[in-house]
Amino acid sequence: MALIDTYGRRINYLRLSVTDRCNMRCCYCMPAQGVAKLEHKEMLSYEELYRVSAACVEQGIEKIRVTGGEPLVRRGLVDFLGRLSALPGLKELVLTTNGLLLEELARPLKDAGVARLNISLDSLQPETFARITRGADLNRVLAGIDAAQKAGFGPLKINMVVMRGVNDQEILDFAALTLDKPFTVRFIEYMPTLQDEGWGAQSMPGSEILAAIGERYPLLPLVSSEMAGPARNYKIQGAAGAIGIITPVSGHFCESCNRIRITATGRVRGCLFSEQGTDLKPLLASGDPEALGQTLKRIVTQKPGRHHIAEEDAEQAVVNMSRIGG
Ligand SMILES: Nc1nc2c(ncn2[C@@H]2O[C@H](COP(=O)(O)OP(=O)(O)OP(=O)(O)O)[C@@H](O)[C@H]2O)c(=O)[nH]1
Ligand SMILES: C[S@@+](CC[C@H](N)C(=O)[O-])C[C@H]1O[C@@H](n2cnc3c(N)ncnc32)[C@H](O)[C@@H]1O
Ligand code: SF4
Ligand code: SF4
Repeated sequence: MALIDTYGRRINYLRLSVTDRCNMRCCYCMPAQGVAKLEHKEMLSYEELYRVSAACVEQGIEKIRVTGGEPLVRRGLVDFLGRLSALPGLKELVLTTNGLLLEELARPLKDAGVARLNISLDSLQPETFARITRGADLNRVLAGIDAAQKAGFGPLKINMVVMRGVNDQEILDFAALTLDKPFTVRFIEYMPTLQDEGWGAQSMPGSEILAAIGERYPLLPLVSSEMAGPARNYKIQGAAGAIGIITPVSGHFCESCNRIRITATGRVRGCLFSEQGTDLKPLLASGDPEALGQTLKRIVTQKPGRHHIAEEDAEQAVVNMSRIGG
């Protein structure tokens, strides 16, 4: 079965948020005081997450990215992933993490069948890193990346959200990581999810990031695979790894959007920036797989063509990234 939306886009990628909790408080994702935590009973249980994933796969989802909050803080995750990776019809189980708990969990994640990891890392300077994450320890993330490589994950994707005046002076250091390591380093435009004043001045366009790298290194464009996410990929000539640019603000990639999202509370959402969504909990409680499938189809039908975050008069509500899963 295939899920095709009204714009002819084939939806085969589910971003599944398993928790709203996080062991960091990144300045671009959460307000300084953090966000109100969900009560445990508000979150989908693993059994519900499994049933909902199975319904998605039945409708045509082929790739599931587990996210959060920080997915690795939820207890029992590895066992859940082991079950999920064996779901018939699922082609790829992947995970996005801040890396803080990877040193302990990289090997179990690999054994559970997680195919690839995307790791968020916004600075290679301990103080800048602690400032961005409001207190996290860079060395733990670096140890986590090391453990992931040793566990056999590869190629690792490293996500850097670029913020002018905060970490943009490290763009070349991040690009240089790809010279002798098989990492794909992805530079991401800072999105106005918190609706913070001055976001526009901080968000650096992908073209500027690319130009800065191109001035220092010769870059070759790469072709993306069918199930790929939104990055445009390049390679520094002769480098072991690759470079990706993700431009949700300056050059949205909505026309090739292939995804839906399910939040930790069980709301299915057609678009990161659309508040329209449906609570799947009552459907899960009714135990009617048919109704679940119909609802997923309807969400895909209602999926908006694109976001409007970069338009001056756009009325955009605050997007709770840690609840939705980015
Ligand atoms: N606007 C927008 N941003 C997205 C979307 N999906 C991912 N992002 C952002 O892109 C960045 C990277 O996300 P990842 O979790 O690594 O997922 P991905 O880029 O789909 O990963 P791959 O499947 O490995 O290509 C994050 O900052 C996300 O918030 C999307 O559908 N729309
Ligand atoms: C919400 S996090 C969840 C997974 C995990 N905690 C992590 O940080 O990798 C998923 C992704 O969203 C990105 N993100 C969050 N807020 C963002 C923003 N305002 N602009 C761009 N990317 C953002 C993060 O950098 C991360 O790569
Ligand atoms: S959910 Fe991810 S991006 Fe958001 S605060 Fe946590 S680690 Fe940072
Ligand atoms: S903003 Fe919405 S439509 Fe555009 S790529 Fe993201 S989820 Fe898809």
